[in-house]
Amino acid sequence: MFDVTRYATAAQSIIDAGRFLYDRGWSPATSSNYSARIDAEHVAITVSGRHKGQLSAGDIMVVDLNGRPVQSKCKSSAETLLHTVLYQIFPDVGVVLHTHSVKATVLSRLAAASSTLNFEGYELQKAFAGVETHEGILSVPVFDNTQDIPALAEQSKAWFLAHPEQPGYLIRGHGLYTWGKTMADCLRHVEAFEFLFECELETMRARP
Ligand SMILES: CSC[C@@H](O)[C@@H](O)C(=O)COP(=O)(O)O
Ligand SMILES: [Zn+2]
Repeated sequence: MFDVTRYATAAQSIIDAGRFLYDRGWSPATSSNYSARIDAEHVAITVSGRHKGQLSAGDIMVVDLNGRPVQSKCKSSAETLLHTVLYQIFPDVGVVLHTHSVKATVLSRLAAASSTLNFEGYELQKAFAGVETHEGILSVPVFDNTQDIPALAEQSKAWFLAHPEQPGYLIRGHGLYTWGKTMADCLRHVEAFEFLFECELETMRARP
């Protein structure tokens, strides 16, 4: 079983993140889903279909690392497996955030089929945990959108097992997944990705 105090802390961090991400326009309406690790076997995650800018305690539930509900009759996020697979493969991951911003959606639709977007030469790459120079390459795979979430979970698992240092991915026409050790780290990653996506779109506009 899980520690109730740790659950309450995780749930409150998700509620606060939802307000922030909704206010920035990155989680419109009932889009997006968020999770925070409680312990080695349990994760607090948003209930499916809830408005992410108006979350309260009843909109957060617990699942195990296989995505099965624990002590709840609610339906967890339709994309629960995209979260739990990351907690399974990366014991250090404490938070996963999925957002639906306009820029992530548009950039992912412009990317070529089966492509990876490479960001290099941006000072802001240093906002990602462990990155100390603009000279590295931040690689963001773009997976095709699908309603087959178990298949997408397997696809993302295989890619990130091969590229464990990369902090996120796009789903075409859909949105961003990113993660971090803490909520602060993960929110910083969302914000940094949004900046990089905007820079790429502006660069494309300037050089058609
Ligand atoms: C509003 S449609 C978006 C959903 O299909 C999905 O992509 C999403 O992000 C939210 O689903 P949810 O089941 O609430 O976690
Ligand atoms: Zn989504």
